Amino acid sequence: MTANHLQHSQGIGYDPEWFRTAVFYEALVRGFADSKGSGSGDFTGLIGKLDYLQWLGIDCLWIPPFYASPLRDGGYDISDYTAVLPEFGTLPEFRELITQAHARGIRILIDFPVNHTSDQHPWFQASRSDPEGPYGDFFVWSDDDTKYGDARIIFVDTEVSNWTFDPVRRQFFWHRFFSHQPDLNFENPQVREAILDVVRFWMELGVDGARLDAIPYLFEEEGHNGENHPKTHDYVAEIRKMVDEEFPGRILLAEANQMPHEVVDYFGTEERPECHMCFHFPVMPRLFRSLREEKATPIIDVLAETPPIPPGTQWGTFLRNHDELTLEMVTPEERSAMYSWYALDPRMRANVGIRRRLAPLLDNSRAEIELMHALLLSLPGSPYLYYGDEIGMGENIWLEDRDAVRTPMQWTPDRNAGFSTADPGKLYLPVIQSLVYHHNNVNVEAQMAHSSSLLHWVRAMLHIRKEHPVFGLGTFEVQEVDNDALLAFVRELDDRGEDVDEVVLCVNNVSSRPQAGTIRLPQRFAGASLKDLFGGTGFPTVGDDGSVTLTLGSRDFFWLAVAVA
Ligand SMILES: OC[C@H]1O[C@H](O[C@H]2O[C@H](CO)[C@@H](O)[C@H](O)[C@H]2O)[C@H](O)[C@@H](O)[C@@H]1O
Ligand SMILES: [Ca+2]
Repeated sequence: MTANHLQHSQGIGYDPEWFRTAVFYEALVRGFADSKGSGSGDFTGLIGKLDYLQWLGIDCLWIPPFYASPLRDGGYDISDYTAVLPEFGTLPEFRELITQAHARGIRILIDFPVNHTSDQHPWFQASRSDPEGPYGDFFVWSDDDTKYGDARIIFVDTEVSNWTFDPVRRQFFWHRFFSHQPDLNFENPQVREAILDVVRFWMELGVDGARLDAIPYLFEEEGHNGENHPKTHDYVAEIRKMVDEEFPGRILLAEANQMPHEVVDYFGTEERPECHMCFHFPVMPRLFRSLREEKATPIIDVLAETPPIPPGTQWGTFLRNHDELTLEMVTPEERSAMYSWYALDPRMRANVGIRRRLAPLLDNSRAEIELMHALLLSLPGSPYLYYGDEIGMGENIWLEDRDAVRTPMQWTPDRNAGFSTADPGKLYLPVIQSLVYHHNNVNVEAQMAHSSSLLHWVRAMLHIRKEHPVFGLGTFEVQEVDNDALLAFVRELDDRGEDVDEVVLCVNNVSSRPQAGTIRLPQRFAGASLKDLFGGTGFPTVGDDGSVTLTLGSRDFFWLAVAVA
């Protein structure tokens, strides 16, 4: 065991299942806190905010790319996989971030775009100028732009083809995303080895896991759509094998924006595991749809379509992140309904999705924001929060692309929202100026100062969730209700010999009106008493026939401890 391994396990303790009950928080280094007055956030600024994240109740910090990059795609265009972006700080400062986070019991999940590099990466520069050289075969080159025609274009707002002509090599190169992001050639064993070495590099430094960005797109083949190719799964399993052997306890998270039956393949099997976690993309838009249709059916249906996952794995769930609210995994009818509810202004749209933040999507309705968080925190999976959503930050649709949702974190009502001491004109993006979401109104300092703020509410919810491992580890069973505005489900954790067995009944009213409904629970719950998880208030006892009738206010929810008679 190396010094780094030892330090890692001492700081936060070895727990191979930590991610199954964790709460994750995504913070952009660039957007969180600027310690140097440069106008851009940095590692030292982020370190300075770890106490805040610990207070909030975060278990793991997900940091999107911070590597050397021309920043034409928010850092997902890497020009050196083992260097950090100088404006964010130095490698020792990054190491300090890990140390300081671990000291506070917070793990670090890094982001790892493996499918492609920046066109400024030396591998690509060498590949285009020296086709016969050591990097000549590192990218996907072709004499024409007709191959792999079954692969869809993902960034439809900017790209017209997945091929771009390179005037230096005088060939076309393949790219699933921006034309400045050439895809690596994973058929080349040297590429596969180089990427494994990069994962090793960061895990040696002590990070706790890696989000595998855009993972479905690694391999392409004629006649195949270039998504979820069997060779891609073989390679993910290879990465996992290396991690298990060399860095036990560290995790891999798949960012696979795919249908439920396809995304589960990224968990692999018990015999040949792939990722510990996968984002559940399809459930997210159904939460938003349920709210507007005022019916629980979209959520119930998508979860029914979700196959079981292997033991010891976990879904990653989210409401918002640094990208657009993606609508790739919904039907055309659902997509146009979502646009009509949530993106009436065309500037709110990006590619196949909506570039808005949580609070404005929900018209700043406190009841809707609370209900969506309650669902996120009680449905199966480990939740991922997006920085600023805990205080109800707004977006700026007049900025380009997904920058709309990447503006500086609002800490105080002061200049630059307390994010930076720089001249406001020097900020990497302007702070939000809109009437409702201006930092005069929406900031951490003010919300910390009053106990009924959204911030305090989110914090209280995270702490309740932490006290009840059933939300991370328990089974999930939808219950029959005679009112389709109500979503009722039972989370249940069997006695694992650790005195943690627990049953919780969650009832959610997705309608804008008060609703009553009779929930039909399994007969074994007949006569059970129900007690509110927050205040301990007693609720009606479950009847002898297993049914219980409850009334909920508009967008209300209950988390009820079930004590079997
Ligand atoms: O590196 C390219 C992109 O990779 C991720 O993309 C994902 O987001 C896309 C929407 O913005 C989505 O359509 C795609 O399926 C995903 O792989 C990353 O999160 C993006 O920020 C990045 O541009
Ligand atoms: Ca590829």
